[in-house]
Amino acid sequence: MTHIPGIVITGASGRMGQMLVRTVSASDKARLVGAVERPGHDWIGRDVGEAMGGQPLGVIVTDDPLEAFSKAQAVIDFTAPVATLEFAALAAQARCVHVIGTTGMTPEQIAALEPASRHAVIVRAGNMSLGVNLLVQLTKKVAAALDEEFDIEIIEAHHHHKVDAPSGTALMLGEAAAEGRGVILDEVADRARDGITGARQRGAIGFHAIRGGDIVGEHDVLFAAPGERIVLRHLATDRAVFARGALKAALWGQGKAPGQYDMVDVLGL
Ligand SMILES: NC(=O)C1=CN([C@@H]2O[C@H](COP(=O)(O)OP(=O)(O)OC[C@H]3O[C@@H](n4cnc5c(N)ncnc54)[C@H](O)[C@@H]3O)[C@@H](O)[C@H]2O)C=CC1
Ligand SMILES: O=C(O)C1=N[C@H](C(=O)O)C[C@H](O)C1
Repeated sequence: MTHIPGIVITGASGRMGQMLVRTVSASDKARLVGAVERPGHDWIGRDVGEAMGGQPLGVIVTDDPLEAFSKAQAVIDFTAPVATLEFAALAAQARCVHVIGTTGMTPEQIAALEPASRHAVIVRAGNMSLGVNLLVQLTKKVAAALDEEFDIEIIEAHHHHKVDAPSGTALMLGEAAAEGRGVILDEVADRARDGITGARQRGAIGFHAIRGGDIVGEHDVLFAAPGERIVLRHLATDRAVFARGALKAALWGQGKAPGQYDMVDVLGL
């Protein structure tokens, strides 16, 4: 019996799924024990390493998540909101740590994670990189130090396949700016400007989403006042930063009390 946690990757054929398969199988702190894809996917029944175009890894891609989770200690899940809700219930049933990187979840979908978190550890973050989680802390501090003379705008850029906007990271940064300023993000967010919008509302937090090419993920937090501007910026150039953070979260969650956590907890920021 080994004490090295076994990890299942859901959405194994995806951009993040493949990066996670590589990251977990290369780690000496974790074992890759499962790979899940949606029913009907042409990777089902194939070795995940071979399906990725490399050497066999001894893990067959399955469309039966519960069967895979029952052999594991953690599930790393970067898929889609509806799938993530299904996986949360199953990961709780199997008492696996559930690391959720999926973005684009509605407030109702996020609230629906609560029952699962009574039985298992959930670590969820719109961005698992160390750099972005530091940027979140910096954004909160800068927003707390400045008054509404400084207009806050969050600008994000991603690859052309991305389906949700604003990005999960942009929303984390918006929440941090609102918290620093002592306001409620939903009351001040300005998420769509087009046409004769009128002048900018004082105190608004604006969001802008660029989609193009193969951009991995870029985020600016702009504080603009008459005569000066501050720009806080994070550029991700390699998805490995998200996968390393997710693996860290899966290991951190072992033995923790059931509940919902984020990367600030994992990284101790
Ligand atoms: N939190 C973070 O640090 C990061 C979060 N993300 C988020 O992760 C998610 C995935 O991103 P990508 O990998 O770029 O997308 P992708 O589209 O390349 O991969 C998603 C995968 O999930 C699979 N999938 C969907 N429904 C499923 C189901 N019911 N069962 C099993 N597999 C299912 C799809 O077949 C696909 O292979 C997005 O929400 C994205 O925003 C992406 C990068 C970093
Ligand atoms: O979809 C992506 O690719 C990314 N999604 C996350 C987000 O929505 O912020 C994190 C990262 O920026 C890449």
